[in-house]
Amino acid sequence: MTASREVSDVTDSLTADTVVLPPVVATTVPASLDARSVSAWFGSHQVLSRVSLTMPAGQVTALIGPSGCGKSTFLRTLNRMHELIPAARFGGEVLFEGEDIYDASWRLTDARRRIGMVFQKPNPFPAMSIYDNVVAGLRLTGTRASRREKDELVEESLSRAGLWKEVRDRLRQPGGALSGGQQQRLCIARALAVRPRVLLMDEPCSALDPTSTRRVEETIGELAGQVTVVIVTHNMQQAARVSQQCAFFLAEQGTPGGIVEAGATNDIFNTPQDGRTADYVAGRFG
Ligand SMILES: Nc1ncnc2c1ncn2[C@@H]1O[C@H](COP(=O)(O)OP(=O)(O)OP(=O)(O)O)[C@@H](O)[C@H]1O
Repeated sequence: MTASREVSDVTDSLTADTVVLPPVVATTVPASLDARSVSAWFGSHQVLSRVSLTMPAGQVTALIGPSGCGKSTFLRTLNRMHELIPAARFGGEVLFEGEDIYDASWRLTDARRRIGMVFQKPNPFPAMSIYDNVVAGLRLTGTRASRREKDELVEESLSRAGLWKEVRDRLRQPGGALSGGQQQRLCIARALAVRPRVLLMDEPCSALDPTSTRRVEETIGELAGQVTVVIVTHNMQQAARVSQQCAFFLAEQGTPGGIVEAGATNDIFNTPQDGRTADYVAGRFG
């Protein structure tokens, strides 16, 4: 799926609902996510079977595993992006601070606002100014804010994304004029503008050079504690550097994906309990 399609998927799916911006204090209160027995299908193809994972508030949880084992699909079930794909089905529960986001009392916009997402390729609106790119995060989730609130939010969000000092003097320049790494941090700022309590990141550095990757990793480190982060990565060193907890996914021949082992990142890398985890983290397959 292309990055621009992902953005229009989000826009197209929204209703005209308008919600009030949560108070600033929400920025400092990360939320826990608890996936319980999550299954997912594309048509008749089951890609996840009964996956359970607790993602503690304020921690970074890395999802690792070989290509095609369902990591991105699992990530997309965590803020109801999965259901945007035609013929996609979901089973199970995703508890946000104990409340099931699939419950009828939760609107799609509630899930998107509280649980933000950053994609693999930086996807700012290239012709839109840096300022408007950040503010676009509000529109994408139907959030209304005054001009003054927007000014404050732009500075707050760019600062949290580690970009403010680099762009404060050129907020009216197009987002597309930034480097790839800056564009990805702009997308992080756009996601942060609605003050989510969880941030999902789908291989956020795979399109970036090593220096930009390090900068985004620093940003993730700075966000930890303020927001719960769940990140899909193929880069084992990155998982080791940024996460406190790791979940190893695997889809064995013809079977849906599931978690082989999850736990403290240090344990997964140094004392894995399952031989398949040991082989994967040692680079023997995948
Ligand atoms: N939109 C879709 N329609 C149909 N099948 C899909 C779709 N997206 C993913 N799949 C299938 O679901 C399975 C899991 O894919 P997913 O992208 O979740 O795995 P992944 O572990 O994130 O892989 P990668 O590391 O390569 O991104 C794969 O068999 C994939 O082909």
